[in-house]
Amino acid sequence: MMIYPEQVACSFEMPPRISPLTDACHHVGLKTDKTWKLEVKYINAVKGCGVFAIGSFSKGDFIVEYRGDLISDGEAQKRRRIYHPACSGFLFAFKLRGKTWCIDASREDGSFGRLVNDDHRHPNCRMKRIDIAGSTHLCLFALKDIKEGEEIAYNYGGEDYPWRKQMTTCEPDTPCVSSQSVLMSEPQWDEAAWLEDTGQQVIHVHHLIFTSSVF
Ligand SMILES: C[S@@+](CC[C@H](N)C(=O)[O-])C[C@H]1O[C@@H](n2cnc3c(N)ncnc32)[C@H](O)[C@@H]1O
Repeated sequence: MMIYPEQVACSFEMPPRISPLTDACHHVGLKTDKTWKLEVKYINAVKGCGVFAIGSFSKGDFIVEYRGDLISDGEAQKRRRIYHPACSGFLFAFKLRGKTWCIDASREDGSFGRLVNDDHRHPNCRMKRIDIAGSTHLCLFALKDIKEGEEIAYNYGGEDYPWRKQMTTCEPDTPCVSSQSVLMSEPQWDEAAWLEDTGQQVIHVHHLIFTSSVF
Protein backbone atom coordinates (compact mmCIF):
# COMPACT_ATOMS: atom_id res chain seq x y z
CA MET A 1 0.00 0.00 0.00
CA MET A 2 1.24 3.46 -0.87
CA ILE A 3 1.44 5.88 2.03
CA TYR A 4 1.41 9.50 0.98
CA PRO A 5 3.38 11.96 3.12
CA GLU A 6 0.32 14.06 3.86
CA GLN A 7 -1.48 10.98 5.20
CA VAL A 8 1.38 10.31 7.59
CA ALA A 9 1.38 13.93 8.72
CA CYS A 10 -2.35 13.70 9.38
CA SER A 11 -1.92 10.76 11.71
CA PHE A 12 0.29 12.91 14.00
CA GLU A 13 -2.25 15.67 14.34
CA MET A 14 -3.38 16.37 17.89
CA PRO A 15 -6.90 15.10 18.47
CA PRO A 16 -9.36 17.89 19.32
CA ARG A 17 -9.57 18.53 23.08
CA ILE A 18 -12.39 16.52 24.58
CA SER A 19 -14.87 18.68 26.47
CA PRO A 20 -14.33 18.42 30.25
CA LEU A 21 -17.98 17.53 30.72
CA THR A 22 -17.84 14.74 28.15
CA ASP A 23 -14.68 13.52 29.84
CA ALA A 24 -16.33 13.61 33.28
CA CYS A 25 -19.40 11.74 32.04
CA HIS A 26 -17.19 9.12 30.44
CA HIS A 27 -15.32 8.45 33.69
CA VAL A 28 -18.43 8.68 35.85
CA GLY A 29 -20.21 6.19 33.60
CA LEU A 30 -17.34 3.71 33.57
CA LYS A 31 -16.34 4.36 37.22
CA THR A 32 -12.74 4.92 36.13
CA ASP A 33 -9.98 7.29 37.22
CA LYS A 34 -7.19 8.79 35.11
CA THR A 35 -4.58 6.40 36.43
CA TRP A 36 -2.14 7.43 33.67
CA LYS A 37 -2.26 11.06 34.84
CA LEU A 38 -2.77 10.73 38.59
CA GLU A 39 -1.12 8.79 41.38
CA VAL A 40 -1.75 8.32 45.09
CA LYS A 41 1.21 9.01 47.37
CA TYR A 42 1.72 8.97 51.11
CA ILE A 43 2.59 12.51 52.25
CA ASN A 44 3.05 12.53 56.02
CA ALA A 45 1.46 11.47 59.30
CA VAL A 46 -0.92 14.46 59.46
CA LYS A 47 -2.19 14.52 55.89
CA GLY A 48 -1.97 10.83 55.20
CA CYS A 49 -2.16 10.17 51.46
CA GLY A 50 -2.88 12.59 48.64
CA VAL A 51 -3.40 12.57 44.90
CA PHE A 52 -0.68 13.93 42.61
CA ALA A 53 -0.52 14.79 38.93
CA ILE A 54 1.85 12.59 36.95
CA GLY A 55 0.88 14.43 33.77
CA SER A 56 -0.21 17.98 33.12
CA PHE A 57 -3.78 19.27 33.12
CA SER A 58 -5.22 22.41 31.55
CA LYS A 59 -7.49 24.85 33.29
CA GLY A 60 -11.04 23.52 33.15
CA ASP A 61 -10.07 19.86 32.71
CA PHE A 62 -12.03 17.17 34.49
CA ILE A 63 -9.72 15.64 37.10
CA VAL A 64 -11.53 13.00 39.12
CA GLU A 65 -14.91 12.02 40.55
CA TYR A 66 -15.48 12.01 44.30
CA ARG A 67 -17.02 8.56 44.03
CA GLY A 68 -19.14 7.07 46.79
CA ASP A 69 -22.68 6.35 47.91
CA LEU A 70 -25.20 9.16 47.61
CA ILE A 71 -27.17 9.18 50.87
CA SER A 72 -29.63 11.43 52.66
CA ASP A 73 -28.59 13.70 55.50
CA GLY A 74 -30.45 11.47 57.97
CA GLU A 75 -28.52 8.42 56.81
CA ALA A 76 -25.26 10.42 56.95
CA GLN A 77 -25.95 11.39 60.56
CA LYS A 78 -26.69 7.77 61.42
CA ARG A 79 -23.43 6.64 59.81
CA ARG A 80 -21.47 9.45 61.49
CA ARG A 81 -22.60 8.14 64.87
CA ILE A 82 -21.33 4.63 64.20
CA TYR A 83 -18.26 5.38 62.07
CA HIS A 84 -14.74 5.66 63.39
CA PRO A 85 -13.81 9.40 63.22
CA ALA A 86 -11.33 8.66 60.45
CA CYS A 87 -14.18 7.37 58.27
CA SER A 88 -16.40 10.39 58.98
CA GLY A 89 -13.81 12.46 57.13
CA PHE A 90 -15.04 10.84 53.93
CA LEU A 91 -18.63 12.04 54.32
CA PHE A 92 -18.97 14.95 51.91
CA ALA A 93 -22.13 16.95 52.62
CA PHE A 94 -23.66 19.29 50.08
CA LYS A 95 -26.89 21.17 49.60
CA LEU A 96 -29.20 20.46 46.71
CA ARG A 97 -32.38 22.46 46.27
CA GLY A 98 -32.40 23.36 49.96
CA LYS A 99 -31.86 19.78 51.16
CA THR A 100 -28.64 18.34 52.54
CA TRP A 101 -27.22 15.26 50.85
CA CYS A 102 -24.01 13.39 51.31
CA ILE A 103 -21.55 11.35 49.30
CA ASP A 104 -20.11 8.67 51.54
CA ALA A 105 -16.69 7.70 50.18
CA SER A 106 -15.52 5.90 53.32
CA ARG A 107 -15.31 2.53 51.58
CA GLU A 108 -11.78 1.87 50.38
CA ASP A 109 -12.64 1.09 46.79
CA GLY A 110 -9.31 2.11 45.26
CA SER A 111 -10.78 5.27 43.74
CA PHE A 112 -8.66 8.43 43.75
CA GLY A 113 -11.25 11.15 44.40
CA ARG A 114 -11.72 10.13 48.04
CA LEU A 115 -8.02 10.78 48.69
CA VAL A 116 -7.85 14.39 47.47
CA ASN A 117 -6.87 16.75 50.29
CA ASP A 118 -8.05 20.20 51.33
CA ASP A 119 -6.30 23.45 50.38
CA HIS A 120 -8.36 26.53 51.17
CA ARG A 121 -5.58 28.99 50.27
CA HIS A 122 -4.33 27.85 46.90
CA PRO A 123 -6.64 25.13 45.57
CA ASN A 124 -5.98 23.99 42.03
CA CYS A 125 -9.38 22.32 41.64
CA ARG A 126 -12.98 22.91 42.51
CA MET A 127 -15.83 20.52 43.11
CA LYS A 128 -18.85 20.68 40.85
CA ARG A 129 -22.07 18.77 40.91
CA ILE A 130 -23.06 16.94 37.76
CA ASP A 131 -26.50 15.46 37.30
CA ILE A 132 -26.38 12.68 34.75
CA ALA A 133 -29.76 11.35 33.73
CA GLY A 134 -31.15 12.15 37.15
CA SER A 135 -28.27 10.86 39.26
CA THR A 136 -25.99 13.25 41.13
CA HIS A 137 -22.21 13.08 41.04
CA LEU A 138 -19.45 15.29 42.47
CA CYS A 139 -16.43 15.88 40.25
CA LEU A 140 -13.25 17.91 40.52
CA PHE A 141 -12.24 20.26 37.70
CA ALA A 142 -8.96 22.17 37.33
CA LEU A 143 -9.11 25.82 38.40
CA LYS A 144 -5.81 26.49 36.68
CA ASP A 145 -3.18 24.69 34.64
CA ILE A 146 -1.70 21.90 36.77
CA LYS A 147 1.85 20.70 36.25
CA GLU A 148 3.23 17.23 36.69
CA GLY A 149 4.18 16.68 40.35
CA GLU A 150 1.58 19.05 41.84
CA GLU A 151 -0.75 17.77 44.51
CA ILE A 152 -4.42 17.87 43.50
CA ALA A 153 -6.34 19.84 46.12
CA TYR A 154 -9.59 21.73 46.53
CA ASN A 155 -11.19 23.93 49.12
CA TYR A 156 -13.35 21.71 51.33
CA GLY A 157 -15.31 24.83 52.37
CA GLY A 158 -16.12 25.62 56.00
CA GLU A 159 -13.57 27.27 58.23
CA ASP A 160 -12.84 25.12 61.20
CA TYR A 161 -10.86 22.14 60.01
CA PRO A 162 -8.23 21.38 62.63
CA TRP A 163 -5.40 21.02 60.14
CA ARG A 164 -5.92 24.60 58.95
CA LYS A 165 -5.05 25.92 62.40
CA GLN A 166 -2.09 23.70 62.84
CA MET A 167 1.43 25.04 62.86
CA THR A 168 3.22 22.19 61.21
CA THR A 169 6.60 21.82 59.66
CA CYS A 170 5.63 18.95 57.43
CA GLU A 171 7.45 18.16 54.26
CA PRO A 172 6.53 15.23 52.06
CA ASP A 173 8.04 11.97 53.31
CA THR A 174 9.66 13.50 56.39
CA PRO A 175 8.64 13.07 60.03
CA CYS A 176 6.09 15.65 61.01
CA VAL A 177 5.77 17.79 64.15
CA SER A 178 2.22 18.86 64.85
CA SER A 179 0.97 21.33 67.45
CA GLN A 180 -2.34 19.52 68.01
CA SER A 181 -3.88 16.20 67.30
CA VAL A 182 -6.05 15.86 64.21
CA LEU A 183 -9.79 15.79 64.75
CA MET A 184 -11.92 14.65 61.87
CA SER A 185 -14.92 16.55 60.63
CA GLU A 186 -16.82 16.19 57.41
CA PRO A 187 -16.34 18.59 54.51
CA GLN A 188 -19.31 20.86 53.83
CA TRP A 189 -20.15 22.17 50.42
CA ASP A 190 -22.39 25.21 50.35
CA GLU A 191 -24.27 25.36 47.10
CA ALA A 192 -25.19 29.03 47.43
CA ALA A 193 -21.60 30.10 48.04
CA TRP A 194 -20.52 27.97 45.15
CA LEU A 195 -22.98 29.55 42.76
CA GLU A 196 -21.82 32.97 43.91
CA ASP A 197 -18.24 31.99 43.28
CA THR A 198 -18.56 30.61 39.78
CA GLY A 199 -22.04 31.40 38.56
CA GLN A 200 -22.04 27.92 37.02
CA GLN A 201 -21.42 24.93 39.11
CA VAL A 202 -24.36 22.64 38.72
CA ILE A 203 -24.38 20.85 35.43
CA HIS A 204 -27.37 18.86 34.32
CA VAL A 205 -26.82 16.13 31.81
CA HIS A 206 -29.97 14.47 30.56
CA HIS A 207 -29.50 11.06 29.04
CA LEU A 208 -25.90 11.98 28.30
CA ILE A 209 -26.87 14.99 26.19
CA PHE A 210 -24.87 17.86 27.62
CA THR A 211 -26.86 20.98 28.26
CA SER A 212 -24.16 23.33 29.51
CA SER A 213 -20.41 23.77 29.54
CA VAL A 214 -18.23 23.65 32.62
CA PHE A 215 -16.44 26.97 32.51
C1 LIG B 1 -11.26 12.84 52.13
S1 LIG B 1 -9.93 12.44 53.19
C2 LIG B 1 -8.51 12.80 52.18
C3 LIG B 1 -7.52 11.65 52.14
C4 LIG B 1 -6.68 11.47 53.36
N1 LIG B 1 -5.50 12.32 53.30
C5 LIG B 1 -6.25 10.02 53.51
O1 LIG B 1 -5.06 9.69 53.43
O2 LIG B 1 -7.13 9.16 53.71
C6 LIG B 1 -10.05 13.79 54.29
C7 LIG B 1 -9.08 13.72 55.43
O3 LIG B 1 -7.74 14.00 54.98
C8 LIG B 1 -7.05 14.81 55.92
N2 LIG B 1 -6.70 16.07 55.26
C9 LIG B 1 -7.26 16.62 54.17
N3 LIG B 1 -6.65 17.76 53.82
C10 LIG B 1 -5.69 17.97 54.73
C11 LIG B 1 -4.73 19.01 54.92
N4 LIG B 1 -4.64 20.04 54.12
N5 LIG B 1 -3.88 18.89 55.97
C12 LIG B 1 -3.96 17.82 56.80
N6 LIG B 1 -4.85 16.82 56.68
C13 LIG B 1 -5.71 16.90 55.66
C14 LIG B 1 -7.98 14.99 57.09
O4 LIG B 1 -7.69 13.98 58.02
C15 LIG B 1 -9.36 14.77 56.48
O5 LIG B 1 -10.31 14.32 57.41
